[in-house]
Amino acid sequence: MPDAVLTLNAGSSSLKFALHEIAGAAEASRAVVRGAIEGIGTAPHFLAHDAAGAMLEERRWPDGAALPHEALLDTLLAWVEAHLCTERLVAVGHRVVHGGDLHAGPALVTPVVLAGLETLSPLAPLHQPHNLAPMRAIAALRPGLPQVACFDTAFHRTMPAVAARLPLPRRFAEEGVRRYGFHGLSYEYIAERLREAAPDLAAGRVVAAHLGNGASLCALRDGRSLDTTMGFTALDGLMMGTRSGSLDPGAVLHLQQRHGLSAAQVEHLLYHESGLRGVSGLSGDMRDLLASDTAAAREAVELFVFRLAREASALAASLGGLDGIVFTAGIGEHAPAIRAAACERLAWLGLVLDPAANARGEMVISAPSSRVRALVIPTNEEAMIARHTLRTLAASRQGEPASA
Ligand SMILES: Nc1ncnc2c1ncn2[C@@H]1O[C@H](COP(=O)(O)OP(=O)(O)O)[C@@H](O)[C@H]1O
Ligand SMILES: CC(=O)OP(=O)(O)O
Ligand SMILES: [Mg+2]
Repeated sequence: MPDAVLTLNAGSSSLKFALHEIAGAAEASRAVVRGAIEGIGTAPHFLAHDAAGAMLEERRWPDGAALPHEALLDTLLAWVEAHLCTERLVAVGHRVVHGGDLHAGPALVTPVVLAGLETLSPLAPLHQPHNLAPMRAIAALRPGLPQVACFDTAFHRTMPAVAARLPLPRRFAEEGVRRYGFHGLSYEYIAERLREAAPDLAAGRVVAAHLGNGASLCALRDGRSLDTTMGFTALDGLMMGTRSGSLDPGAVLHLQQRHGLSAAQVEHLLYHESGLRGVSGLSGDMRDLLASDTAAAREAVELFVFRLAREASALAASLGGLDGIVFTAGIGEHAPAIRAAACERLAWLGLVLDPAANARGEMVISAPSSRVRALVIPTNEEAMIARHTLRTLAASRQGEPASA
């Protein structure tokens, strides 16, 4: 049985994993099992498939909205241990949302690296603790097994200084208070797929829209990040399932001063109770809102689309124009109504949708006459994690740092 790499990707509403068998060449691997526990915080649902698409596991937790990430992680790791011949694992690769100024590329997990990443948990409270918990669990179960941390922030290291700076007094920038950007593994994967599918477009000015429970946009020029909507934390930019996105900082001061909210209460409000959930008063899951006919649900969807088009237009300005837009992640891949409404608001940039192609979920959803092309490309953060993990492992065996 070939050697394999396990990848773990803890998002804000999901725990995704894949088993990649190593396929000859140093970094090449193919996913033989993919699975996820999705709907964490609403209706957890565990699904796993083999490479041929056959279902290996399905489990639901009725009334599981309050089940914490940690309990679901234990379930996931127990399933992996029981079903995936883990004795052939050569490494485990983890998505880690925040690398801060500490990491510009993937890193072997050591106690020192782990301690550094823990200091960043307050900057990514919905993710970082869930990214680090499996490292500790696996280190206890399999102490000799190499683990590699792959960062969401690393891909955005190509942003020019002007895009990374926050307009605060300089001393804060010196201590790392700057824009980092997230969803980098997803954007790296999208840039690569785009290079294969449409090389002329990949060389141009492209906005990639990662619309999941967490949502952001990235301005890509020749496959490199020039700007992105998330910043110092994954709270910035687009409104999301439960996160506010960009907000007038004066509103935050008002919440503290007029409503007497503590820092912890403001944090909870902005990360857990805002965004689609807050505006709809119903749910942070776009599926629930699209299925609802309440005025508040419709308003939440309208605001999401309004802000999406506004942020995409801002990134078009960062790029000096727009040649294409790529939709990806949960909403981007599966919600044609949101794509259509966003494209309609971007018509002024020369984007003309092909409604039938959009409804069918084809890769190219813009009309042949459209000046700006629109595409749907399913993301695969796990594939990037597997690649970075194997590269980092090979470099560590040769005693070299892995290049990102
Ligand atoms: N068919 C669909 N229609 C609309 N939204 C969907 C659909 N499928 C998934 N989603 C949205 O995608 C989100 C999950 O996206 P995903 O990228 O997996 O999330 P995460 O941010 O946890 O990685 C869900 O919260 C849901 O809002
Ligand atoms: C950074 C972030 O928001 O990630 P996710 O969309 O996976 O929650
Ligand atoms: Mg995600």
